[in-house]
Amino acid sequence: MNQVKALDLGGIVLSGGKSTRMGQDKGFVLFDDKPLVQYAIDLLEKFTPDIIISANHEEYKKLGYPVVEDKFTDCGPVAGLYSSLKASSHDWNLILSCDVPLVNEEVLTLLLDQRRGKGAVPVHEGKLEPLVALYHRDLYKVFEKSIKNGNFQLRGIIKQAEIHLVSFDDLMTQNPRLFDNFNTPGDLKR
Ligand SMILES: Nc1nc2c(ncn2[C@@H]2O[C@H](COP(=O)(O)OP(=O)(O)OP(=O)(O)O)[C@@H](O)[C@H]2O)c(=O)[nH]1
Repeated sequence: MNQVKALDLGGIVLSGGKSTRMGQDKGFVLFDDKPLVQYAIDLLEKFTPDIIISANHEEYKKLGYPVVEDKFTDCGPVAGLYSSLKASSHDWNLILSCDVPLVNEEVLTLLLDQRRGKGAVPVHEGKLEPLVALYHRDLYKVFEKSIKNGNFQLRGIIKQAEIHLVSFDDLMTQNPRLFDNFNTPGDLKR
C-alpha cells in the first residue's frame, strides 16, 4: 500500500454513466482481458482498502465493494460525485472513473502530494481531468448546489472551487496516453 497513511483516505470508482457510445456498460467491457472497472479498483486498492463504487446497476454489487446509486438522475458524473462523496466516511477521497485504464500509481501519488484547499485535479494543455482527482468530502455540498442550480458542467464547477490544478504537461510528454478515455469499442483496440 502506498505510504499516505496519515491521510484519512477513501477511494471512489465512477461507473454510473449510460455508456451510450460504448453500446454496453463500459465498466464491464474487457480491455486486455480485464473489465475496465477492475483497472480502477486495482489502482485504488494500492492506496486504500475503503472503496465505494458509484454505479446505477445491480451488477456492480458482485465486485465486493459498497455501491452507491445516484440520488439525482440524468445529471452526469457530478451526480455520482455528489452521492458517493456524501456517502464516504473519509475526509479525503481519490476519484477514478472506470474508463481511464492507463492512469497509474504515479498520477494518484502526485495528486496526493499536490493537494491544496479542497483537492487536486490534473490539468494538461489547459484540459482538466475532474474524474481523476483527489477531493475533500466537503465538496459534495458544492456539487449539490451546482446540480440544484442546473449546472452539471464539472470542469466549470472545479475551476470555481478551492482546488489545486496540477500540471501534468511534463509527465505527459513521456506518456501521452495517460488520460486516454475509453468511450467506444474502437478505443479498446488502439
Ligand atoms: N455515477 C454516475 N457516473 C456517471 C454518470 N455519467 C457518467 N458517469 C461516469 O463518468 C465517467 C465519464 O462518463 P462519460 O463517458 O462522460 O459518460 P457515459 O455516460 O459513461 O458514456 P456516454 O453515454 O457514451 O457519454 C464514466 O466513468 C461514467 O461511468 C452519472 O450520471 N452517474
